[in-house]
Amino acid sequence: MAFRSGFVAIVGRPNVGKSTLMNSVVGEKVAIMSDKPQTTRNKIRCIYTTDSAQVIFVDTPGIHKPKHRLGEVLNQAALSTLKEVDAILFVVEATAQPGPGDKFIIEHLVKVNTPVLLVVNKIDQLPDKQAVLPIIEAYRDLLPFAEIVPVSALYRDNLDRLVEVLFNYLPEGPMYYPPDMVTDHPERFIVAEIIREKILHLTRDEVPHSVAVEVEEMKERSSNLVYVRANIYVERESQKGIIVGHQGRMLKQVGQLARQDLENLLGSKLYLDLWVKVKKDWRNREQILRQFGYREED
Ligand SMILES: Nc1nc2c(ncn2[C@@H]2O[C@H](COP(=O)(O)OP(=O)(O)OP(=O)(O)O)[C@@H](O)[C@H]2O)c(=O)[nH]1
Repeated sequence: MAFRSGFVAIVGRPNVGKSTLMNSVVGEKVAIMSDKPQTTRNKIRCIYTTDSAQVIFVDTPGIHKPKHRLGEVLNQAALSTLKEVDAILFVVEATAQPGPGDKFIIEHLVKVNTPVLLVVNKIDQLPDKQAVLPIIEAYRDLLPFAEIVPVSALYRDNLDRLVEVLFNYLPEGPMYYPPDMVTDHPERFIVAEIIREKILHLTRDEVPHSVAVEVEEMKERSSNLVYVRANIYVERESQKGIIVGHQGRMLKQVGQLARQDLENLLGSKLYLDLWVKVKKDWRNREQILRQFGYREED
C-alpha cells in the first residue's frame, strides 16, 4: 500500500482534551511550549509517523470569539488553515450537549470543505456507552461529519480506531519529516542559538563563526524535566579540541551557561546532552544547511 501523509488541524473549545489527545496519540509528552502566543499560522504541533502514514498536526490559532480586531484577524488565519489541511479533528466532550463554545467553532467549520471528524472525548466519564448517543445526535444536527469517533484520550480508549479512520483521509504522499521527529517547534532553533552564543562567547576568537548547533532531540521526560540532545558542529579537529577543552571543561561550562538561560526560557529543569562533531566544509553543503534550519525563505 502506498504511503500516506497529510496535515490535520485539531480544534475544540478549551479543556475538551485536545492536548491530551495529541499526547496520547503520539505516545509521549510533546506539549512543550505549545501554549506560546498565537503568532504563526500553520504552526506544527506534533508529528505522528507509522510504517504506512505520517500525520502532521497543526495548531489552529485564534479559534475563539473575537473580542477585538486582532482576534478577527486571527480568526481569518484560522479559517485559512482549516481550508488548507487534509482533515480536521473537532474535539468535543461526551458529557455535555453542544454549548456556545462548540457552536462558535461549528460556525467556522461549515465554511470549509475539509472533512471534519467529530471526536467525542471523555467517554470514560459516562455512566454507560449508550449515553453518548444523544450527544452525537445533537452534534449531527449541526454539521454533517465525515466520521464520528467516541474516545477517551486520557485512558487511550478507541484511539487506534481514530487513527485508522483518520489515515483514510490523508492523500498519498511522502514522509515530510524524519520518523523519529515528534515536534518541529521553532523552540529547537532558539535552543540551538543559545548554545551557539555561549560557545562563541566563551571561546572568543579561538573558534571562528564556523560553528553550528543542531538540536537533535527535545523531549519532556517528566512534568518538570526537558531532555535536550544537541550536536555542535565544527570544521576541524583542532576546533573540536578547543570546544571540548582540557578534560572537557570548556564543554561543561558551555552546558552550564546554556542550561541556566534555557531553564528560564522553558520554565522547567533541563538535562542538556552536548556532543561535538567535525563536519568538514559544512558551510558549503546545502543539505546540511537546511538541516540546521537555514532556509532560503527565512
Ligand atoms: N476523564 C477524562 N478527562 C480527560 C480526557 N481527556 C482530557 N481530559 C482532562 O481534561 C482536562 C483538559 O485537557 P487538555 O488536554 O488540557 O484540554 P485542551 O483541549 O488541550 O485544553 P486547552 O489547552 O485549554 O484548549 C485535563 O484535566 C485532562 O486530564 C478523557 O478522555 N477523560
